[in-house]
Amino acid sequence: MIHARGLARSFPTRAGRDKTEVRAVAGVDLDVEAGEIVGFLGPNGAGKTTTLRMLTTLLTPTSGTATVAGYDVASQPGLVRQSIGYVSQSGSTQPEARAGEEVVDHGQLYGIPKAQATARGQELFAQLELDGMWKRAPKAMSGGQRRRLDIAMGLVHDPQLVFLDEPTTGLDPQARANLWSHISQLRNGRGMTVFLTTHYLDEADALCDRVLVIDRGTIVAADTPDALKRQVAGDLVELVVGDRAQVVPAATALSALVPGESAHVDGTTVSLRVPGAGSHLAGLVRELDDAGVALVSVDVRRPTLDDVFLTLTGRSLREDAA
Ligand SMILES: Nc1ncnc2c1ncn2[C@@H]1O[C@H](COP(=O)(O)OP(=O)(O)OP(=O)(O)O)[C@@H](O)[C@H]1O
Repeated sequence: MIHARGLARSFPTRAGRDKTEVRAVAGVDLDVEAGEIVGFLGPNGAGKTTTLRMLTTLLTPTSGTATVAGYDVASQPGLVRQSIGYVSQSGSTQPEARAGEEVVDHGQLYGIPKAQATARGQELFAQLELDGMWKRAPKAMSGGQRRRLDIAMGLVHDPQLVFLDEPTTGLDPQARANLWSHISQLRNGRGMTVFLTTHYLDEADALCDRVLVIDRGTIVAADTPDALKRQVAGDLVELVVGDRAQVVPAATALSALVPGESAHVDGTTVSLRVPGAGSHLAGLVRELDDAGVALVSVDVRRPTLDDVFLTLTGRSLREDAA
């Protein structure tokens, strides 16, 4: 559904008197198959929006190629636009207009007759839980309702592929979870392909079949959230022992699980990242018991996408996450 090779975009800038260039996107390869929900994850300024704007034909690539819904973004931009929905970060509703009119107008922009756009808009309002909002002004709607109205506008021409730029930014946790279920429903119920940008780790984890991680204009990982977490970080095993004399044997036993690694000790807590920790746990507890080490607690924490990002880039995404 989306195939990009070496997609890049630079912007001319000025640093004092000198003209220079910002490489916003530095050569991206990506593939999205029909029916997938793919999350494009990265920190502020990583190149997410620039990539999205190239894929939606709003921005011309400096180099590289991309086909979207079977059409080339450079030579067939009109056909790409007809085949996709695009919901921008800022939304496209007019505060003073009526919600239903906005959707119908948008449909007519795509050449859909008014009666058909109205029927399609009403169907989308029902699906997106906007019943009773047809005559409401967007400025009198909640943030979550406005975001769902933006999505209805993006879908009025019935595209098979929709691009959502940071769909839940600024929403409260309940409205975000509600929007996630609507986005899942677009795929589950209608077989749509969804490509969304986010800097929320929990969003990528909960909603996306696959995650592409972008950092400084380059894709640094692409896989399912589970596979990313399995490959990169390992589970965090944390043992708390009864007294300090037992720290050394506990640390020795834990370290033995990962060749070349040493457990971290903090007071009576001993911890280490252990790939596939579940399969080692029973043996570890038995060994410590045999050695007379009394465990106060054993905790195994699955890695988060933030651990993945940290391992890949040396920096944390957590400050950005909700
Ligand atoms: N029109 C422009 N002129 C100059 N630089 C730009 C322009 N658009 C984007 N950039 C720069 O390109 C880089 C990537 O920006 P982009 O908006 O694609 O990032 P992003 O990952 O979408 O960030 P955010 O999460 O903050 O929206 C940034 O350094 C940005 O400042």
